[in-house]
Amino acid sequence: MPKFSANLSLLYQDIAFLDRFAAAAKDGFGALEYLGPYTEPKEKVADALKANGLKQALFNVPSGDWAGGQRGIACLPDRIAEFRAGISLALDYAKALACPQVNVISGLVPKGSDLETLEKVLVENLKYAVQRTADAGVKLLIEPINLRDIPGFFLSTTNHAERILEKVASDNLYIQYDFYHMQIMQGDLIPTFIRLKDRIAHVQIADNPGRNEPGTGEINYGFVLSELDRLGYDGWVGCEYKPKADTSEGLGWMKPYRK
Ligand SMILES: O=C(O)[C@H](O)C(=O)CO
Ligand SMILES: [Mg+2]
Repeated sequence: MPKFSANLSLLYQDIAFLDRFAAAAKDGFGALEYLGPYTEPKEKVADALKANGLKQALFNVPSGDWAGGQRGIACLPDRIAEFRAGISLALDYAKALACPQVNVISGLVPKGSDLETLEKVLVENLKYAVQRTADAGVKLLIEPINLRDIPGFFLSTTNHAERILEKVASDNLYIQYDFYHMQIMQGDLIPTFIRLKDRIAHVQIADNPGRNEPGTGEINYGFVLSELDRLGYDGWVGCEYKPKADTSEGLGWMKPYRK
């Protein structure tokens, strides 16, 4: 049976961040994930998790000025010090929240930049980060993201992610496999999952087009979720979609998976 994690950066947007914890628990989620917990003191977030009987499934390492349009800094040559300082902050929160994994958002390709240089920066940053996270017992993840939603994103395919994994050469670096992004970029969702299964530490779901609830588009999530079970995936399934209307009312798709 899949275990679902509520992505609070897209679900329950009509209520305050910390109030989303109780709403997710009430709706049957067992864990939470989001872009970052950094606007709240870690103790407060830890208390809110505990009070609602929730686990922390994942969050991103600091990824630049998100509201200002930045989409990660890990490949940017002029942000290396900031990226590395962000790993310390992410690990502080991971420890306080007992979070077993953190995700790195690679960044946008700056106009006119040399892709090989960006790749080198990303690989060196990941080599640094993966050692720090391994020492702390936390997995490090990278996520390919589709180029329609984020034009110019540096890491957009699983082939590229595999190449980065090979270059970093650490058994603590994994892929975050977002079915929505990969449907847009590649299709062939389950065969790719099977091929990369041992290197995938977290999956996320949303339907296409629209990035709405499973069942609203072209992805057969009945099949996808039963395959995850059959293949022995025992991680969280991150519900990272934009609810068509009210989050709780739109959870009908989850009923067959609730005990
Ligand atoms: O948008 C996504 O798919 C991510 O998982 C994320 O954390 C930010 O882009
Ligand atoms: Mg995602």
